Amino acid sequence: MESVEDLSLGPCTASQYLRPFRLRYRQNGISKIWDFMRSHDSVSILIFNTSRQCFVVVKQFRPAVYMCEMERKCPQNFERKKQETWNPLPNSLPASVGVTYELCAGIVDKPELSLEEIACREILEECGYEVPLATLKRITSYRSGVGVTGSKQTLFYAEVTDEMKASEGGGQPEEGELIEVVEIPLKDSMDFAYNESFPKTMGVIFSFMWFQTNVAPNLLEN
Ligand SMILES: Nc1nc(=O)c2ncn([C@@H]3O[C@H](COP(=O)(O)OP(=O)(O)O[C@H]4O[C@H](CO)[C@@H](O)[C@H](O)[C@H]4O)[C@@H](O)[C@H]3O)c2[nH]1
Ligand SMILES: [Mg+2]
Repeated sequence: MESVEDLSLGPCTASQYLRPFRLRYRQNGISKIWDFMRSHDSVSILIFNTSRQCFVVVKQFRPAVYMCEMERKCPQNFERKKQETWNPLPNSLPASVGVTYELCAGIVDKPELSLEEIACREILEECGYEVPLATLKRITSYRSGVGVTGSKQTLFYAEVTDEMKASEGGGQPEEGELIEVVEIPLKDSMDFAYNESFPKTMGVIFSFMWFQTNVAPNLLEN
């Protein structure tokens, strides 16, 4: 999983996933401009396996995270004069600097499906569990990337057991997804959440804390 080669950087003015725009407006009499991107809304799911008392999260290579590290270590690769065409990049950083721990998640790109249906499909595709639609619990929704995309992410909670495991998960290879399923034992989860040596999304940290307040007290009573 963690081998990334033949990197090259090219321009992207718009794509199926990102459309950049500039908005001109007047706020309280002051003229302003703001650059932003339109992208898909998304769902993410906190998965807790009650048989194993662990959270089920995913780990994957994120080009955007990798390229943040690339710019920090080798800023010359982002020089503007080179941006008009494809430019080879040195293999100077290990792929591991772009790998993050995340909740199982997916973009909302099928208008005919409900958020819950999309969430259940993502759980099966990425983590291999067959979760009944009605057992999914909506936690809340929030805006991610308010400066750049402002897209809405809706967070769900799913309890699973080993019996619900239907496949290995790992994402859809035909879409280029390469996902590692990782189990975080409940007892280690708060240390994991705050350990900065495991790069992760805010969704992981927030949802683990939500679990401590809303689910863990009920588990202890059993
Ligand atoms: N972004 C992109 N660029 C491409 O060039 C590009 N080329 C192909 N794709 C395809 O888009 C699909 C994206 O996969 P998911 O639907 O599982 O969505 P996630 O990537 O998991 O993203 C979610 O979860 C993240 C973590 O919580 C959040 O940050 C996001 O907001 C949230 O949407 C895959 O089939 C991938 O092959 C691209 N996707
Ligand atoms: Mg995903």
